[in-house]
Amino acid sequence: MGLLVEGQWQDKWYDTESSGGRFRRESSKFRNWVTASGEPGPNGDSGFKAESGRYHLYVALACPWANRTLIFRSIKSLADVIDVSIVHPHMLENGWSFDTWGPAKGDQLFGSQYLHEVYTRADAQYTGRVTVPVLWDKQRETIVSNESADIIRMFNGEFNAITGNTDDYYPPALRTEIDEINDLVYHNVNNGVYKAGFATTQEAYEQAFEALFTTLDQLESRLGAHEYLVGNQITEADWRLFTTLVRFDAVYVGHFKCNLKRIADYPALSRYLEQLYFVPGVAETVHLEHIKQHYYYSHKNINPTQVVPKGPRLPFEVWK
Ligand SMILES: N[C@@H](CCC(=O)N[C@@H](CS)C(=O)NCC(=O)O)C(=O)O
Repeated sequence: MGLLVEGQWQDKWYDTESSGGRFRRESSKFRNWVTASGEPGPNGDSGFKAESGRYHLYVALACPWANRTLIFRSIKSLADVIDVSIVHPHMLENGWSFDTWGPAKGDQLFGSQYLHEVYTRADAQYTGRVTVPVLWDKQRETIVSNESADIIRMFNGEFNAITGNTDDYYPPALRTEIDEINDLVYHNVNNGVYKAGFATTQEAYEQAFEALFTTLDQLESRLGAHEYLVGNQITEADWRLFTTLVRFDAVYVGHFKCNLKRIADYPALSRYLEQLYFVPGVAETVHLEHIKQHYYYSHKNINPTQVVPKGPRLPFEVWK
């Protein structure tokens, strides 16, 4: 675990000392957009036109943020348009590596040893954390974006003319409500589990814990009355919640001490999780072995023995 400082790798855990034991997520640095026409998106440079075969996605199967992008790649028929490299689940002294293990088959573009090499290829002086997902442009030889929230919007709308898939998970009529629920879910659930797990003071942990379970209770009542979070259709808001829910009982309950309840104890959230999991193309993006290996083995300050639990048996997964 570490970061790049002016292009040099440094092995460092998150700094929580300056924030009263609270984990603060760094904002993403590459924020360009692929657009259908190549014109600029909401921010960043122009010139990233949607084209088949031009872009490459770097992901960790373990990572909930990267999982979003894999889901959109799948449900938006982009598998033949955007190819993928999967990192090894263990993120250790050198950060994400391209060691091979199961579906992790190395860096398909450059044969790099570590993901930080991909970042310095884009910017030799890069300073910041080296995170997945990364959307790489083979033509301009740079990173388009390392922000999953933006990447899923690009996948949702910008490649439609190439794929013919016009399903819309961010329809104009529902955007305000989607943005509102995304905000709540991001702070208290998606990032909330990390705030609880990475907290280094009791107070910071309890604050995150309270906010997390208050929000899960709210979502439980909402999903008791409605099939999906917004409108009568699956939207981006559902996929953003899904990637945290699918990891929750396997990892966050134990490893991150989010243990007031399991998702299995919430009937509506359980029904919803299972329903989303079985949407065609989605289960293939969820790899519980990579997920458990990553969290329990990589965070040595939380789990010094690096022993990875065998369970639990999850209802939505066919036990292997
Ligand atoms: N804002 C980013 C966050 C991505 C992120 O934090 N990914 C984690 C893996 S789950 C990572 O690569 N962390 C490495 C680090 O922080 O050094 C996004 O949503 O794309």
